Amino acid sequence: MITFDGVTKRYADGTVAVDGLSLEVPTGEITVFVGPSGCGKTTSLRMVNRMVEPTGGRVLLDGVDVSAVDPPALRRGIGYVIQQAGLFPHRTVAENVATVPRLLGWDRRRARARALELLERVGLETALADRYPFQLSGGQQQRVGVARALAADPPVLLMDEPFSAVDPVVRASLQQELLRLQAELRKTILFVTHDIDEAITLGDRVAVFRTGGRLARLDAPERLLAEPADDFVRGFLGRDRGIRRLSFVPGDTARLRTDLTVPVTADVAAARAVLEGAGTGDGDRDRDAAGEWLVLVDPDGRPLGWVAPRALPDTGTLAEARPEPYGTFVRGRDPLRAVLDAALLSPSGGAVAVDGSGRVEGVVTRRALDAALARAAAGAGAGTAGGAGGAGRADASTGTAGVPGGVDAPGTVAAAGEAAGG
Ligand SMILES: Nc1ncnc2c1ncn2[C@@H]1O[C@H](COP(=O)(O)OP(=O)(O)OP(=O)(O)O)[C@@H](O)[C@H]1O
Repeated sequence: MITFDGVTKRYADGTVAVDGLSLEVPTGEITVFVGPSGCGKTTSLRMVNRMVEPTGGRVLLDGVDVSAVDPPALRRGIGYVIQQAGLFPHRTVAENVATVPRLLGWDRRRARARALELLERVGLETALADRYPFQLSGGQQQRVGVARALAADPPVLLMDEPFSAVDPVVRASLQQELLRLQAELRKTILFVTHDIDEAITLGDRVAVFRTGGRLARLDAPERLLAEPADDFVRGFLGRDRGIRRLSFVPGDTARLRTDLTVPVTADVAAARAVLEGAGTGDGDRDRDAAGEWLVLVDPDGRPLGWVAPRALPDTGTLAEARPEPYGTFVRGRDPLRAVLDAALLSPSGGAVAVDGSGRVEGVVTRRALDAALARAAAGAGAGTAGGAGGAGRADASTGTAGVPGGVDAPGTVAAAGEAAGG
């Protein structure tokens, strides 16, 4: 654990970069420092490995004041990754990664073996080992930077805007890669960024700094989004706060209907029966299938598209129908944000739920989605964002042990779906 205990940094010219910072960076978690330019994030991070010395307060590593530890010894236990990777340009990729092991006295062969192992770990081909940094893309260089920081297996990683110099697509993949690595390695990570989306994606906890080096808020990202605490934090979180929050609400909170899935081989008459039959019964409006779109599935149970009731062929089988494009989400994995996204991509306004192998499990209708969104919003008001089940990290493919919206299969259709799935 890293502890900031009333830490202040006043530079020689009088600039107060960090002002009375007290917080803990728990062991095995990712804590993100985020805030506007110049708010003291980098200065705070560098006080951990003594690249900057505080002018007040203490920084402790597992209870030991770092000012009492010799900097080289301190830094051996702390990996450090910076923007644009900071690789040594005249050393090969493998030599860059092996830097710390070599400093620790490992022989060349062992250090190289470790370097190759780490390259694979961060998703790079070992064929790149003998290239020089300028022969790599920006994203590859960042991966090498992460591999180098991990080389001596330090318990602590300091990451200062490590992904900010690469394009958004590469950046997103580096973020997911870091989460994957962290799930295995459980390092204590202090990560600095000025990008709130990155902070929310990566952080177990997010510390929002305000200008002048003061801590505005420290909390789990889902709680931060639900209750920003003040106007500064709210402003920093931006206008998409409500949408972002849905990344922390399990997709399973939306009720699933298994009765609206029909195999492409079925008769049109059977499809009409589905629409009519499912609407009768207990009078539950939510079960009313009349007017609902159907999802056609191939004999393997994979989605072919939506068909509106009015677009059903007059006779014959559904093979005559023209299915329209659809959006899917993976049930049990994706958050409500993905359900909303899938619905926005579908002409029906509903989302197609698939399993991990892409087979249809059912649909979330527009009405069911509306209800789930309303519940999520009510959860925010009650201060229980993420309490809707705590889907875990934004975007992460963690399971959703949350409160499920239930499965609703009132009739004939489940059988049709199963037939298709079989
Ligand atoms: N060596 C220095 N001497 C004087 N002032 C400094 C020094 N280093 C940083 N500062 C100032 O301290 C403040 C905090 O800087 P710091 O780099 O920690 O901010 P930051 O939040 O990491 O910013 P950014 O997101 O732009 O990197 C800024 O006002 C900066 O100008």
